[in-house]
Amino acid sequence: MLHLMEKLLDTLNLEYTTFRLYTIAFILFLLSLFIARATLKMVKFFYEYSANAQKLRCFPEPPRRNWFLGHYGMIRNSEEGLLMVDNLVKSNIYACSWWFSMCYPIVRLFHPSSIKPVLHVPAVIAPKDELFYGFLKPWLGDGLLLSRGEKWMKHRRLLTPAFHFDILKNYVKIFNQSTEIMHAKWRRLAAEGPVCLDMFEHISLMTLDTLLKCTFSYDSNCQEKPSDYIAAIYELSSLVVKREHCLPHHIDFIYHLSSNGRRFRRACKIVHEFTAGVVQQRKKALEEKGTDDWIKSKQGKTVDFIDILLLSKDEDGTLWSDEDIRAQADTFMFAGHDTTASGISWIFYNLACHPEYQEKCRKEITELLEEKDEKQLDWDELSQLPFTTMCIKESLRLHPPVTAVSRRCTADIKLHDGKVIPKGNVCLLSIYGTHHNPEVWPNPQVYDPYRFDPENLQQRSSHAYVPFSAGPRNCIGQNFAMAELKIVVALTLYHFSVTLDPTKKIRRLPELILRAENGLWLQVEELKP
Ligand code: HEM
Repeated sequence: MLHLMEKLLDTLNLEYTTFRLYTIAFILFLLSLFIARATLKMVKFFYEYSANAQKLRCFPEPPRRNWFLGHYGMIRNSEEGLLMVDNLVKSNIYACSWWFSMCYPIVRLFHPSSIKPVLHVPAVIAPKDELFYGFLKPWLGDGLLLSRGEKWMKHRRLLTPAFHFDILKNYVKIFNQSTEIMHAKWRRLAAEGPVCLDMFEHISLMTLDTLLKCTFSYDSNCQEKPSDYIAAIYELSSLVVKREHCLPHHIDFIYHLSSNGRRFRRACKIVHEFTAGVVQQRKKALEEKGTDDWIKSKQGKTVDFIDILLLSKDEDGTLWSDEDIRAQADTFMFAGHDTTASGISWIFYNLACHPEYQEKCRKEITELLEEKDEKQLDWDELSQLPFTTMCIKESLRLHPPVTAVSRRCTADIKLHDGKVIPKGNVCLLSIYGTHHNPEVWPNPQVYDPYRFDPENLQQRSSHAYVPFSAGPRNCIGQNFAMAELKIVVALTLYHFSVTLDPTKKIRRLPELILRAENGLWLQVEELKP
């Protein structure tokens, strides 16, 4: 080799150092060409997406299998990301997959024709995107949110009765109680006058308290004192988001070796041991008493989700395995606490921005509660709050707690304009984008509860408003959530007023659910009778 190089240098009549200089210059030249090409591609990409998004609709071919359909993922998790979605929606582009979108500029360098945006992707019955949902798997196992196929179908069928109105009615007392505990805390904090509170902090503790009671009949007193279980749930939620943002951690092997991976495993262990413990105790009691006596012993008490799962059987008489019950209970805790907390927090924010609507809700609630000795709401009264319900629905439109869901298409999906999303593609369906489509929602950024006036409902497609997703894989807990939202909002507005704190700027933060950067701070003041 050395001999060959000497020969070459002789032929070219070059010194060894000069040759090295030439080589370095040549490599630098190649590198600068590569960087120039990359920069041009990046500039083109941003140009297309900001100024020229309209043109993107004209790409003729469908995307290749497993490539993504849009690419706002890079900055999706920020206020700017949401503003960009607004722009995409104006151009009728509101579907994309998320994971590859993070490395979009790099991929596009090598596969310039592989990525195409697609319009109006319909929701499909399909397994969910394995990548992101996979991060939740070690925590939630094969619970309803993550299971698929036959198993999902069977479990959904078995679980549907657990969310029937007759069962949900029993939880109304718990919703009232948990809200009162939060109010007692607020009263202490606001004893000296209006106080600024982070809504997410207080309300998510309250929704966790409620869910622990409805799922396990467990009174953790977590609104008043710290709990290991609650701390573990918080830690798991935040670690899943951190993992999504750190590409190397998408690889299981690397993640397991990292300190966050170890923290995730530790928190999972705490949560799983808690749930497994409750399931074991309950099963033992059921075996000892026998089913009939067990049901009798429950009379007068609230039947919780664990009871319902233990008592339910499939047509073939099979019972749930311990592992399945654990997975479902953990799934309810995950799917039901942050979502509801986000929904309630943003409702208070919107009502703080619009004191006139807040006052109108308060009037409606006061008329309902005035006559009652116990200032609590019953199930039947929830339908007697039409204006408050309109305000809640409008807030779920403007600030949907779940901003997007993703699906892997199990069949080719033909779009209305003839384009086809091939089977196998992962689509990210932007609920936020759908709720901000100006063709359906004029002035989409404006909070206007009258959009949900029954008179205006007929004009819209049923899929224009999907805070709980749509189709067979929609939210099984939506009636539970709506009842909780109404009770917490009604009781809070009856006892307190909420106003904006001019010193705190609110910026939206779409993570697993729609949060606010640095918290959602509002001034709370007790209303004296
Ligand atoms: C305001 C509150 C809530 C909102 C906005 C909400 C929204 C959603 C959405 C958008 C989905 C679809 C997720 C996906 O496909 O990736 C979903 C699924 C689900 N939700 Fe909710 N949810 C709320 C409250 C609840 C509550 C309180 C529970 C349980 C107590 C619950 C349990 C579930 C479950 C188990 C699924 C999975 C259903 C399936 O795949 O069959 N949710 N929710």
